Amino acid sequence: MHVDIGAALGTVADPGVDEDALDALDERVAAAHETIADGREADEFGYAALNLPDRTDPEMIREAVEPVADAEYVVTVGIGGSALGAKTVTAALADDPDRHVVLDNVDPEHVERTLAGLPLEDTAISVVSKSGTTAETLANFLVVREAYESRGVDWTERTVATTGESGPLRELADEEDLPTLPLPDGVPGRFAALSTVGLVPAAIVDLDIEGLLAGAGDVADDLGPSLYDTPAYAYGAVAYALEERGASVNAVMPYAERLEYFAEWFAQLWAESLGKDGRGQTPARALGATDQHSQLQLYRAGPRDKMVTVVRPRERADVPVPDPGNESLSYLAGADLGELLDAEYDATVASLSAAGRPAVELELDRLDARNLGELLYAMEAACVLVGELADVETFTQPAVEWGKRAARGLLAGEDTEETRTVADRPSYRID
Ligand SMILES: O=P(O)(O)OC[C@H]1O[C@](O)(CO)[C@@H](O)[C@@H]1O
Repeated sequence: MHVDIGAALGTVADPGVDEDALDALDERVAAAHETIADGREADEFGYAALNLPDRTDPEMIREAVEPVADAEYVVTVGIGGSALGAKTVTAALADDPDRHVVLDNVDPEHVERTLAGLPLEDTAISVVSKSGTTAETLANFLVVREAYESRGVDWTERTVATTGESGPLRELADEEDLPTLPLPDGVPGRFAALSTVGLVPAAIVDLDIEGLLAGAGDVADDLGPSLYDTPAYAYGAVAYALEERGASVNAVMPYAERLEYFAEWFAQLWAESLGKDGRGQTPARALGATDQHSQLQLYRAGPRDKMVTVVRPRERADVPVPDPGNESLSYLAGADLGELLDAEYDATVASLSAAGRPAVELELDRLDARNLGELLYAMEAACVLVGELADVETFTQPAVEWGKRAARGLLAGEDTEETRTVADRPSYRID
């Protein structure tokens, strides 16, 4: 993975980072890297995520999914870190990304329609929950099981569970003696894509999970004390410095449909890790070139509160544009869609610079398992670095618990501080 910070420098962007400031920041990067390296060495909670390329055993995952490896489809029942990493990998790498369906919400109509559209006898179930207690995941799993039963399909033979040593999901898995994969120790869900949590569907549809881990391992081996030699840290340090200078929004804009889920995955990683103590960039998902025609006006001419992270694979499929046979379209003659998309990418970065808006470029040689592994790992390392520089608790997410307690309390009809607050919440209806 290559990082280009040229369009974020203070000489061309506002907010921007001057090279003097980068030099000064590099000293703090060295100190942060030491903390990160020590945390990895000790396999400390959170930092352990950066050891996954060495820790994750692809053979163990392949053995566990062997009973369902002939499935045409796989449905992941999980949410947040227990779904986004898995979907990012299959969306980026699978010949047919639609073979992997994710139920990561409890919208009844959507769940019903999704299950109705699947040949369940030919669909494996990957149910994933780190806590084993997440209401949406457990409710969906109960609904999915019933859908299989009502169609006379044995779900126990088609299910692989990934969860902890205790909790309702573990109990359900043990009751039915389901093949159950362990969680990596000390790894928060959003940092677990390169583990059992993210790789079961990829193994079921037979993707190169070994290559993915190898690519991530290369980046892990190259983490060093300077942003000038470590692309992952260069990205993190510049994002941090831009946030310090007012870029409170980070618009992530991959120029590849196959990376659309990457932007979703990044959004959880960045928001849930760094949104603390009144700070943290708001990740905005965008897609290139599509959102040039919806969001770019704002990115170029709206408030100077954003940075744009553009991502592209250098190699693309070859789809020639037929001869337009029309003078006004002569610029398309001999072009192919990949060239047009790359021209759009280059033009967008230049247009942001021309308007003095900061952008950082992430480039992959091509979109294959190794390069995707590099990208995912680099973003995780960048996130951990920002957490160190911003001095926030990167690996926890305490603010999400209140809502969970409230929702459970409402369903259980409990009278708690949360359910009372829900009942008394402000309302000013305009009908
Ligand atoms: O894997 P679990 O425990 O079901 O949690 C799912 C997701 O929910 C969260 O806990 C947030 O509510 C995320 O951190 C996590 O990735």
